[in-house]
Amino acid sequence: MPSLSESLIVVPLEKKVLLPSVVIKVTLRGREATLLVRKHFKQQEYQRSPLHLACIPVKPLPSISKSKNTSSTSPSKIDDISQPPQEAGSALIPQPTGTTAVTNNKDQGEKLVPNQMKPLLFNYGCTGRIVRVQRLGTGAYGIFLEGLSRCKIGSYDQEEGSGLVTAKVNYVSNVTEQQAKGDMIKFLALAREFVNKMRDLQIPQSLVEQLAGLLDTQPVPIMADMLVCMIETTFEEKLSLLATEDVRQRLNKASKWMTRQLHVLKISDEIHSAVEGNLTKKQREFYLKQQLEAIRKELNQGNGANSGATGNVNSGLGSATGRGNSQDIEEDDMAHLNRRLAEAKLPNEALTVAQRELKRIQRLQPSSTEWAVARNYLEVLADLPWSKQTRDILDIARAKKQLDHDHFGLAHVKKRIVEYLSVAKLKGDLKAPILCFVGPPGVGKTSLGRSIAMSLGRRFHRISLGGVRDEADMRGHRRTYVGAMPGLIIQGVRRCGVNNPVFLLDEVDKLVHSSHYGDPAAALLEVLDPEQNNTFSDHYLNVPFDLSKIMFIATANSLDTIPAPLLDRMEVIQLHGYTFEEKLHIARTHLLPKQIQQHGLSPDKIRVDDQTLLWLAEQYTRESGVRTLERTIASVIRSKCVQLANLLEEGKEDRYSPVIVLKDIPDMLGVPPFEKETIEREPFPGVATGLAYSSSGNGGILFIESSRMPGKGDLRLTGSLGDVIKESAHIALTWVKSNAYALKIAPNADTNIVEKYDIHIHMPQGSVPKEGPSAGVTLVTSLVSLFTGCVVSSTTAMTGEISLRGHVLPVGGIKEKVISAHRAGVRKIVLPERNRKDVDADVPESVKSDIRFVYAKTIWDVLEATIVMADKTVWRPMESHL
Ligand SMILES: Nc1ncnc2c1ncn2[C@@H]1O[C@H](COP(=O)(O)OP(=O)(O)OP(=O)(O)O)[C@@H](O)[C@H]1O
Repeated sequence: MPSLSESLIVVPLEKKVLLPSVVIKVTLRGREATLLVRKHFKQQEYQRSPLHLACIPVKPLPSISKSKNTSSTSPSKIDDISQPPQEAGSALIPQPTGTTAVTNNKDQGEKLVPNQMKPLLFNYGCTGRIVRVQRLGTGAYGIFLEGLSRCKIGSYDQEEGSGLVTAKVNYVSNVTEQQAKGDMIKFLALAREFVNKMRDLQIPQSLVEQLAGLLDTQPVPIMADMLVCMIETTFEEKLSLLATEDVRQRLNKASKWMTRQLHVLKISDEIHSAVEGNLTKKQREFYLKQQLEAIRKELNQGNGANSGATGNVNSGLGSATGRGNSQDIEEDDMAHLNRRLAEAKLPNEALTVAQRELKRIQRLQPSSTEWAVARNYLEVLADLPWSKQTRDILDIARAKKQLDHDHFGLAHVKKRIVEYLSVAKLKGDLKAPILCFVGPPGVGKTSLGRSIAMSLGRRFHRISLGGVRDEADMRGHRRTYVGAMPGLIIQGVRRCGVNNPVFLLDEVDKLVHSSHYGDPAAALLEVLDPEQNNTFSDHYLNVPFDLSKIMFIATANSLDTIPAPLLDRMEVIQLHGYTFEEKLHIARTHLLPKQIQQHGLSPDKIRVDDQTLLWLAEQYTRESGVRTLERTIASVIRSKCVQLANLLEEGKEDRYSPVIVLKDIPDMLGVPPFEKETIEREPFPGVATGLAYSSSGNGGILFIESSRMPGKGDLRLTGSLGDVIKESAHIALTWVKSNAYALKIAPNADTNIVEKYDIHIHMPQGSVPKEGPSAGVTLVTSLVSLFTGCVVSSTTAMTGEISLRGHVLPVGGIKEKVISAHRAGVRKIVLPERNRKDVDADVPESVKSDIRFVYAKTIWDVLEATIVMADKTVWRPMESHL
């Protein structure tokens, strides 16, 4: 226990920052100041308004010094410090109650009254800022100070009411004069020699490294102060250094004592150990350990703040055991990281970077941001599966079984996957084109990816690209950014823990192409190119990572928004919407058993016939996929669950019937939301039914209504139409005007049929944007129907682009359009002749057998097939119009 004469006292500079009910007790612990804040004190209040204090060494006072040196009751542990001040021994207590500051020593019976204080205090001190307040025990807090500046005490004041003593100080600047430059260089050389000497002693290597690092970064006068604190000097020498305002003189003094210290070090090993055990080194360790503790807390590795803090503070007060433990923990941690890096079998380039970072991290302060950044980076390097992979199961029969088990139908997709696996089996690796499943929502694209991974025995990871707008999302941020992390790809690999998972790049068509943040699709180009992706560079990682073993599968709803270079790297596999029959099968074999299981029922508790399932699909869903159907089935099962639960409660379980029949459905789900509107609709002149294909991959039907009114031949278009569809409308009107005579609308070839009329074309569902040229034939049919007064059957639909000369050009999305028309109750479909092959190849037989297809080469063929003529006359176009 050091004597009072060697102690520091702390005097608040500004009384206003002291909270009224707070008593600050200065406990004398060598040359440190530990403040205990008793009573109710909120830690946050200190954090909000940092308390500035002056730490002022007390001048030697022989009588008290003597008494304290002999005191046997002096506490040495933090728990002891929380004892009342009287028991703690010498202390300066600013009392909030109005009593004056008192240093009370029970043993000696001596009391220091305020006017005795001034002679006790040294003229110079050090202002400190509270950097951390830590709870130490019941009602006690330890406050950790960071030295700010050397200061000279001007005068002391004592507050009347509270009795608190405050001091006015003048800050002593560290400004270096030109003449001091030479002394600084000399001192620096001496300091380096001293630090090198420390390496030979049993001082922790990390501490010496840190000190060496500080030599390069901290101003020389500050280093002089710091080193003098670490070497053996008398208290008087330290006071004299504190009181030396001139930088040159200070450096000279410091140099003198350091030379003396070096000399002493050289003399004997015993002195080495004396240096090793000196008190100031402990201070330094104490500080370092506080930082380590903070990091440990952040990493959630500590056992709690209290226990850790106590250990650290103890070590700061001289407990060798505490110091050893903390040091061990830090070393263990780094050793653990080192071992993980070694086990990760990094390739040469990454290994060099890791070694460099490891060296760097040892020189950094654990509390610094740089340390945390370097540490995170090393963690990522150690976590990445540079050489870890799963063994592929290339068993074709097993894969087939798995795919059939998971999905109904989709024969062409399964065939392609089996081909892919067969090639991989023969060739020995899976470097093959990237598959891209394209189709409407809910047709099983994502779940196919999962089945492929399962059949291969690989891990599966899904990356959702919808809305990704920043290249950095894909490639990561450079480490210089705050909160930088790797991109989605590297994060995925890290999460999988192996370097050969199946990666599903979901919704690749929903990537946002923004030039402002860089194009994320550009990063995908590298990822998906088998020639380049073995050296994929993530900005965060900054060393190449081999992605070539990963199997990439992409999914998209539409090909329109996928950039051409990206599309070029992928093999597109189209998945089409399901017919009602296909939905029935999927529901029967997959969705129903899955939902029964998910609701915790046994299979015998639900029995649904095919007719009911088909009714569910037809009346309650209007989608290409099966998601809504699955939800509908889940609703039905929930109703049965309620029934069963009620009966169980009443003890009448035997009255439960697992059978669900058609007539139960409206009670369970309400009235069907959809009906086959086309069949019910009355045909009307000017109205024709077209077929649409949305960008989400869904097909649908689309009505086109035309009307005429008195005017000057203007054409009005409404219903959220895009430019292309508007142009189609103009082409359609032009064609009808120019063929009015042939169409028997005009009495002779020169008549302008819209001379006294305006035409308005509207496509209902005005809020849904419509675009594309495929409504051309429907627009013409609608206009011809309007002018002739002949109607188009409500069960007839059509699609096709028209040219100005009346030719019908092919369009896309035939399967979806036909299936959705079938779903809507259409019985006759007019299609471009050149789309005949699509119907033959893609449209299921069950649909084909229900619908009459008419293939048109020209618009005349379309009109013949669609317009119901009152007088049954067949139009005969003039030769010149073909
Ligand atoms: N042919 C099928 N056989 C069995 N289940 C299917 C089939 N098609 C789809 N499903 C089921 O439908 C649900 C939705 O499928 P999934 O999530 O794969 O759709 P998706 O095509 O990826 O849709 P999105 O484009 O919206 O992501 C899943 O539960 C899936 O198992």
